[in-house]
Amino acid sequence: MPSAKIAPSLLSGDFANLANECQRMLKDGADYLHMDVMDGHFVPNLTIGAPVIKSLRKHTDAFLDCHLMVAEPERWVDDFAAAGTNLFMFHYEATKHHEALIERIRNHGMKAGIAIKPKTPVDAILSLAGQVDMVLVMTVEPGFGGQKFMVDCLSKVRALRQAYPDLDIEVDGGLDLTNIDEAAEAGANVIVAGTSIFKADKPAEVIATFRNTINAASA
Ligand SMILES: O=C(CO)[C@@H](O)[C@H](O)COP(=O)(O)O
Ligand SMILES: [Fe+2]
Repeated sequence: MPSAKIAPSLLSGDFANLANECQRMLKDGADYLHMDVMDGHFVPNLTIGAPVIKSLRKHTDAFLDCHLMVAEPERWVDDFAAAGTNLFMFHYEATKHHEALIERIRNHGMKAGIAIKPKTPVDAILSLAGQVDMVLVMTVEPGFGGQKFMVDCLSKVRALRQAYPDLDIEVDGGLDLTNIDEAAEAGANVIVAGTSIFKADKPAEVIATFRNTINAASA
């Protein structure tokens, strides 16, 4: 499987100090910055939109992994592309026009990703997964940080890894040092974590352990 990429979720950071929080995570070894975009409709929470990504882009060249938990993701492709998004990750459940959206995202110069919620079966995206740059298997119900990891979701990671040995497969929600082994064994290689990184005394050590665990599993 592809090498490990660790993506701290800035949802657990200090939003009033976002650029510094991003710099701190990069210094601690982050590969990507995971930005959770929530609209209060697709999920029962509100966070940030394209204007914040645009402002942040002036402070960093880092890879911005934007997780759009929004209804009608099509509405936001132009704005997120113009803001400097690297990866536009939309939810399977939020649209009926998956292939058209993937093409539109790519035409705007971004990488495309598709995410599924815990109750969505993997069969829904098994063929679409071959058309995107990354899939995201949620391991909590989207909407909030700090929730409990749902181990059952890893069967979907296993099925995707078996079908796509070279695909970037991301997991998001409740990842920490107690479950990273299982996630690695299932075949996940892109790890999103908010609470377990930001609340750690030494975030760099948590990021390094995540990376080593994933890379050891793929060796
Ligand atoms: O997308 C989401 C939540 O909807 C996540 O990215 C969380 O923000 C991850 O936070 P932890 O579960 O690691 O605290
Ligand atoms: Fe997320």
